[in-house]
Amino acid sequence: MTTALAALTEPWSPAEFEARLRAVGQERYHDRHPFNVRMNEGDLSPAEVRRWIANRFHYQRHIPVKDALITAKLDSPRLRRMWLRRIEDHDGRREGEGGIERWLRLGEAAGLDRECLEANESVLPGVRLAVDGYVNFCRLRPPLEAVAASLTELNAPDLMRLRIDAFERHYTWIEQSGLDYFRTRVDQGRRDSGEALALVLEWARTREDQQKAVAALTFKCDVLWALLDAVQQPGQQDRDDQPELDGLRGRR
Ligand SMILES: O=C(O)c1cc(C(=O)O)c2c(n1)C(=O)C(=O)c1cc(C(=O)O)[nH]c1-2
Repeated sequence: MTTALAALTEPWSPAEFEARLRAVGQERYHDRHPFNVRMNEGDLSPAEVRRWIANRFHYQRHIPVKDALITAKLDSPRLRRMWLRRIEDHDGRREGEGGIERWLRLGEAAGLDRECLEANESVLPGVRLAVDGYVNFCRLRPPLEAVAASLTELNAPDLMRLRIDAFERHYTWIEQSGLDYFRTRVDQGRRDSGEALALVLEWARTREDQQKAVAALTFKCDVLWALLDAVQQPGQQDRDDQPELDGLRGRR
């Protein structure tokens, strides 16, 4: 009985904890979502690709906001410097640089107007809720859980490579320079997820904390999944005024 109880409450070894975190990604990451599968198989129409780009922009522009919320919770200069670099990766050090700018260029390469993307008007309700959910999670939860939620990125570099390949082969109507966002993220995602994993393994010393980290990562997988659900099935009204109709620079 004592042994059985201990098996339920003792911390997992670092190796088992890491394996459990990785298993969440393997089972629930959005690379398995039907919309992502169709994207990688070259099956999406131009309108669907544009709808995804426009709605994912809402996620992209909130990443540095959630990273600022996390930075404010970190209690050492070393950790804050580490997290500030993520904000710089997305916002750039000056106008015209950074991941958000690269995403806008991806939109332009796919024929979407920068002003329309920035105006935010065509963001689907489900995407708004999913992104709000992630930002508020990072606002309200302790650093361990907020950092653990970013561990979806353990899976991102592989998906990013598949995506670059799929876009180069199937979506040739998108100007190649637009893919720079994905190319840059392969290395950034690997480095960011490595750092975040080391912190989570160091901070979660009890079984309870380890379980909270696994739950945070599960939640984040659900955020990404819900975002694609919304993009895959926009309401009829949204379907009519999505930016593939509004913000297009003369290309259909
Ligand atoms: O396109 C993708 O599949 C994908 C996934 C993820 C992710 O797994 O959270 C991120 C990104 N892209 C991304 O570009 C990005 O900057 C990013 C930051 C974060 C995060 O949670 O801090 N995830 C992701």
